[in-house]
Amino acid sequence: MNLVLASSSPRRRDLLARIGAVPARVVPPDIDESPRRDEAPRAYALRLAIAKAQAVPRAGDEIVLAGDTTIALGRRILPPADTLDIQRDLLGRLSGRRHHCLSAICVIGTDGKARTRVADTVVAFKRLTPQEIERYLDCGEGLGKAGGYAIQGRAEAFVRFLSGSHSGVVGLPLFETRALLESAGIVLG
Ligand SMILES: Cc1cn([C@H]2C[C@H](O)[C@@H](COP(=O)(O)OP(=O)(O)OP(=O)(O)O)O2)c(=O)[nH]c1=O
Repeated sequence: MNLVLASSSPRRRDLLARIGAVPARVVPPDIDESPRRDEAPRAYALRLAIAKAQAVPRAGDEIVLAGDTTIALGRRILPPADTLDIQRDLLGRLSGRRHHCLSAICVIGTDGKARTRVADTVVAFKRLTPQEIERYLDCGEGLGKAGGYAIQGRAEAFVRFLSGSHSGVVGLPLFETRALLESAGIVLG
């Protein structure tokens, strides 16, 4: 398989493996992830997925896949939880509310064409007490991640309701990924 995964995220590699896609190369893309002024969350996630896929040099017979997971509260793009203070603030904002997780993917085929999809998932968190937030910060999960939580761990128990793509929230929407890889000529089992 001449698949190149343009990602530094081990979760994206693991999710891909679940649909039987094992990349020949995994290359971390080096791009500027700052949102533009007034950029809408969906447009931002899409732009980043495309930029990540384009950032990786591709041989003529290679197919590149990249993704971006962005958490949005209304029209606001939430930052990644780079520090504990940011993570505490993010969890406080998500507490008791619904947010959107925009998980965009981009596949560049051997024809050089970029194809994209976005999985838009609504996630509703239970109301979190300050103690629950502190205990979650102590467990170390969610630090560095979009929105400050990782649904594949303890935060799954904060999720009262989810509509959309669970794998998209983790980092790679598998329904959309399979469809794009197949349209680029990769046959999956
Ligand atoms: C919301 C959420 C995000 N995340 C992760 C997925 C992504 O890796 C990360 C979002 O940041 P991204 O910028 O999408 O990805 P990344 O910087 O980790 O990797 P890449 O090199 O491919 O750009 O947060 C979870 O693991 N679980 C979750 O529940």
